[in-house]
Amino acid sequence: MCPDQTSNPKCILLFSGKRKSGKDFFTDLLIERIGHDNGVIVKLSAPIKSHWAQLRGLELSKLLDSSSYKEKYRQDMIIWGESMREKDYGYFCRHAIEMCRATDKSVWIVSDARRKTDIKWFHENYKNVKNIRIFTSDDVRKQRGWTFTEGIDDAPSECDLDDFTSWDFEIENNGNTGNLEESLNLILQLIKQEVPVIQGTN
Ligand SMILES: Nc1ncnc2c1ncn2[C@@H]1O[C@H](COP(=O)(O)OP(=O)(O)OP(=O)(O)O)[C@@H](O)[C@H]1O
Repeated sequence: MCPDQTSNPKCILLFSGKRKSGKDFFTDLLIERIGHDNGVIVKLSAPIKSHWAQLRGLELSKLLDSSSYKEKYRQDMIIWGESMREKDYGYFCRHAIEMCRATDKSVWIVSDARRKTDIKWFHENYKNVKNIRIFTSDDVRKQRGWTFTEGIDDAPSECDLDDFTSWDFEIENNGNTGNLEESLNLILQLIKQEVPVIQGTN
């Protein structure tokens, strides 16, 4: 498809990382720097969570934030999501874009790419797509509340990108604020090259 990219989006950042690596944490910092007028966070898990919230009468906002609420339902959501992806790997990508009205914004920050096919879909359909991986040690993830859970941590939704190597950026998020700030600045520089209107932000 690759639409004319004088229109939105001008730049897409696809973030991935293991559970509790800090994807939400980092992308929340990034959107604050870019400004909500310029960018939007696209959550590929949003359509799954929205479906689940409706089906089970759950609170969507609590499923979407970084609280532990979502952990109770993660496995069921993974299984349902899996069956949908098998039929159409772009299904959640398209729905997530629609849900947050992303076409109004220049910079799309996809905070939860989990599959090679997520990455494939964005590259097939848009230009200026960057693949970004957040790396965090298991010890630090444990400190953030992660415990290895069968059916989740050994499932494709968590492991499919383990052997993917085509990262444009690799971010270490082991709690060193200096490293994180440096990564934020590098990514902001990249965005500013593509979207000059963001020049003024820092
Ligand atoms: N650099 C950091 N400094 C302090 N706290 C952090 C840092 N990175 C992440 N955290 C905290 O660790 C927890 C997990 O981070 P976050 O929710 O962003 O991970 P995630 O990769 O989005 O996880 P999941 O895949 O489970 O949704 C959150 O409470 C977050 O605030």
